Amino acid sequence: MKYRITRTKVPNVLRFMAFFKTVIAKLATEATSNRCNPFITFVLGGPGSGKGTQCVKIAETFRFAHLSAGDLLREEMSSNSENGTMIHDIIKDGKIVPSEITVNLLRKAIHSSGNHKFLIDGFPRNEENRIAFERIVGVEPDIVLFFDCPEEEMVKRVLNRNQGRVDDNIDTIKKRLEVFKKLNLPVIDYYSAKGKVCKINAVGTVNEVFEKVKPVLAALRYCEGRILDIHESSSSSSSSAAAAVDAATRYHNRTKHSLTRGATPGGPRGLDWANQPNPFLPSSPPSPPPPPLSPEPHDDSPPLPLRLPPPFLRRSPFSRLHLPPPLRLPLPLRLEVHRPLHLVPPRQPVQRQPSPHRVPPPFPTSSPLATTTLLSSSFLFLFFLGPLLTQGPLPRAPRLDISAGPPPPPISARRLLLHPLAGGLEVRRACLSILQP
Ligand SMILES: Nc1ncnc2c1ncn2[C@@H]1O[C@H](COP(=O)(O)OP(=O)(O)O)[C@@H](O)[C@H]1O
Ligand SMILES: O=c1ccn([C@@H]2O[C@H](COP(=O)(O)OP(=O)(O)O)[C@@H](O)[C@H]2O)c(=O)[nH]1
Repeated sequence: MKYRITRTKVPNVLRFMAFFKTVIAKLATEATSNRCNPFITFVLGGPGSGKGTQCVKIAETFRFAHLSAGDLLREEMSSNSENGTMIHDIIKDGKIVPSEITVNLLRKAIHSSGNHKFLIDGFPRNEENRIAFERIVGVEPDIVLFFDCPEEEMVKRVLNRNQGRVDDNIDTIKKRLEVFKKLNLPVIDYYSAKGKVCKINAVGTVNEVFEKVKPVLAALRYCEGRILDIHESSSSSSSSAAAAVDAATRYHNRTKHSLTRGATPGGPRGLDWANQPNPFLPSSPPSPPPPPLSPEPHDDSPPLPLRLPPPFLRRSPFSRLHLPPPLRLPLPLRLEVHRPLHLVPPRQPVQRQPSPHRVPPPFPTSSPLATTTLLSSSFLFLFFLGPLLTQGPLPRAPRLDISAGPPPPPISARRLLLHPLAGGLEVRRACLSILQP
């Protein structure tokens, strides 16, 4: 009997140990891949939309490595390689070079770069390119910047480009525009459906367009659970809010408030915000009331998505530690919940000077339905009201998309009236703004 017990128990223990080992190995692999995965930004847009020009500015300002698929192909073309003539003919004809060639050039460039943040300019041009990249490089883009530009403007810019390119002539441009509409737009649609596309209106001066790009990159400090060392290196463009965030980050890293080291018992990853001074209390003496918010220019472009990691949605109660780092800092946060019919009026902002840096996140209007409410001054609680408010269950992987950009225009009275009551409560938008201390 004794022998039997031992016989059955030992395999159980071994099985448990094997299971435990597998779990640990899996977690370790995930952690490593998270650390090593490059951060990929695909930069798309028609010929002459200004992809290359903006990439140079982004790379300079946010220290991304800029890999232009077109430039890599042109280098290959002029290096007398076996594919040189073929590439030349395809480019001259405005067609697309076989995926294998472009993806392998990109793969080599990614691997030989010391950087881990990439702007992949002018790629993927078609579905085959996209699939080949995912297969060969083994990663999907984290974000896709799409420079949207009217055709006449693109033609004008390409004809003025004057770089001696074999394809910058009116005949080839017409073909490239056709190829762009037929093959590249479906790729953009594919990533749009995945919530990865940031559409940028490419009309305006180079600097005006870059002003639209900057908040997108600045908002990427935290993405998909990875902390990106994204800091603006140009002093002219860094706003005081960004400087406040950086100063607070440095402070956190130096002190017991470090988000990665040191430990205050009780708190996840070292810090328990419940024990910290209430960051929402107005400072003494009280700061002056905020000036009225200046009207933002109306922008029809879709929201710029920044996907938050699952803990953002899953944990309840929801503490500041579950927010992306810029929002975790001891800066007052403003949370506004806007709902149709204003069943719950937006909360009054904390009496601090609002900074121009905003992260206004429209919730997906279809699903999941979630509402974030500021319940106490130091904790945010997240409730899922989906099952109560909708007929169907919550989707299996709930996601909250935060978008960076100007705040949405207010819902007009007409839209409020038209909003179907049958849909029940629907959280339209929530705005998280970082306010200056
Ligand atoms: N916002 C802009 N306004 C005017 N000209 C621009 C703008 N952005 C880029 N250009 C010019 O248009 C041409 C095409 O830009 P480029 O960045 O090479 O486009 P793409 O990489 O999308 O083909 C270049 O000569 C560039 O200097
Ligand atoms: O992934 C790519 C990128 C570029 N090209 C070819 O290179 C040309 C020039 O591309 P580039 O991005 O340099 O310029 P753009 O068309 O954006 O002005 C394209 O028309 C294609 O013929 C390609 O085949 N695959």
